[in-house]
Amino acid sequence: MGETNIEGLFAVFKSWFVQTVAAVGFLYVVLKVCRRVRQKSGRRPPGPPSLPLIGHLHHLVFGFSHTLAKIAEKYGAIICLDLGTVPVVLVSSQDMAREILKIQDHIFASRPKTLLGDLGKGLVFSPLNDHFRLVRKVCTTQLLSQQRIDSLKEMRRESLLKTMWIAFEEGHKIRCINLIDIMREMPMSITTRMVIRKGAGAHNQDCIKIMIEVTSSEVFFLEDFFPWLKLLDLSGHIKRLKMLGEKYSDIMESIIDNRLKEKTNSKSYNEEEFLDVLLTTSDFTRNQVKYLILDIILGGTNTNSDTTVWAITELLRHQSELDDVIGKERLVEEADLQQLEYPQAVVKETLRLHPTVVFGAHCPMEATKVAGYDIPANTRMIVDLYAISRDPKVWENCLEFDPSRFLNSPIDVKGQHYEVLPFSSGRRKCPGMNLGLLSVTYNLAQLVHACSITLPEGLTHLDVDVEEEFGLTLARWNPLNLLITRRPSDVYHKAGLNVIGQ
Ligand code: HEM
Repeated sequence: MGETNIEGLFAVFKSWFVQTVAAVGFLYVVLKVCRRVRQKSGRRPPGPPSLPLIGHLHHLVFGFSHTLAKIAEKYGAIICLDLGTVPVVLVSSQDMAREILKIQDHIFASRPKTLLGDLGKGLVFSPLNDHFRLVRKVCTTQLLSQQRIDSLKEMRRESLLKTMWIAFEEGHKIRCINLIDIMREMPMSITTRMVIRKGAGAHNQDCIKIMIEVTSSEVFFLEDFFPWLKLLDLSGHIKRLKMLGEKYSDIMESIIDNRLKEKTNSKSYNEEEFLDVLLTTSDFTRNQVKYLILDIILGGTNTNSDTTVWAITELLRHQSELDDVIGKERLVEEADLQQLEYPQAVVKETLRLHPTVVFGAHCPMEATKVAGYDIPANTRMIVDLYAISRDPKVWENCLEFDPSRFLNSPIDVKGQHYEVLPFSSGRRKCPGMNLGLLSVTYNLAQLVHACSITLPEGLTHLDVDVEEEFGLTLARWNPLNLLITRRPSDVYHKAGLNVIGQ
């Protein structure tokens, strides 16, 4: 009886095994044929030899930006990699970036379809169409206009000082604090308040929780490279993203309903809120409003905090000169920043060496050519912003943190100089660039100037590492534990603030 069972099982296993091998073999042949046909249909950018089935996916397993740099060194500034069954063209020089983001921007400004993109029906993942144009216009003229940025100055100041106070409380007890933790919370709540409204209370908190879940989500899904895997959802990613989307959607429904009730009932209703602007723009559906808000909060959060943390990381590894520039008699205010060339140079150099958005993901609307190579419509194009700003052919001592490169230099990071593109360029350039630059420079100048920041006892600047973690943004891999205390100074009183540890 037992033997019969084992034989039965063995027979089942054998037939399953044979079927699987046959299916994999068949798939391999089909993919090879497809690839031949594709290659015959045009001149494809070069790339290293690929493996059966997975193509070049193995190159992305460990520290892939460095692997990509090595591939580009050998094959050139435009390469094609087969990630699973999906060909991806990667460009990594300033000339290629100019070609994609300026000369052919009208063709390349669309987005490829990805799993994460299914979450967003707002701006970030929108293809290049009339809806995209309208959303961009509303964002740049309403939400992220200079006037609105200025009007929220006090909120940014209040939030930063509150964050510093949390650090001072710990510092007063001689306890270190992980800078990443406190910096991440701040822009998340500022951007949420900026788009949804100060005082939406519990709903804001729920919204923030979802955002944290989304930002800590993976960005590389096997299903993006083997689209047929979507049918099976073996990893459970599709189900999880769907659930996250539904949770977020429910919270936003309540926020929008409350807002509309206020509109009919209350005198306190204020049309100035961004949510109101969107709700009164008849061209948007509720879903579009919800997902645009998601994009803005996601776009404005980790980019901001991670850049600030990288800047502090680099300053800890080098001598800070801020005191000489600002003086010690008062707190830094946003109005000072224009005159503070050194902090601005520190931020630019940080964005060059640690661009928090590593890749610009684009997609041509029609077939075209780049550097003589054929690029079929809908090809996934990646502009490697990280590699471009570390290009040794362009930047002397490219891996060295040296803010003086940007002192008295015409080179800026705002998308006009293709050798450093932390906000990208063209139609898909970051719409939050001005707010991002202002917030990071202000955070940095204030932290360095008003706080005494030291490493935990026993550590020196040589212990500060720059290990990176690639996720939605390029973050520090390790925590940055620091002892942050207030400076022995009366600047806090002068600024009208009560201070811990007096
Ligand atoms: C240091 C801060 C920031 C950096 C380094 C940064 C960088 C970038 C980059 C490189 C892109 C992609 C461009 C491309 O695909 O070619 C982008 C897109 C975007 N960013 Fe930012 N960003 C920052 C801050 C912000 C802020 C503060 C907001 C909003 C409050 C924001 C909202 C967005 C949005 C909505 C997009 C998508 C635009 C589109 O697809 O058309 N970002 N950002």
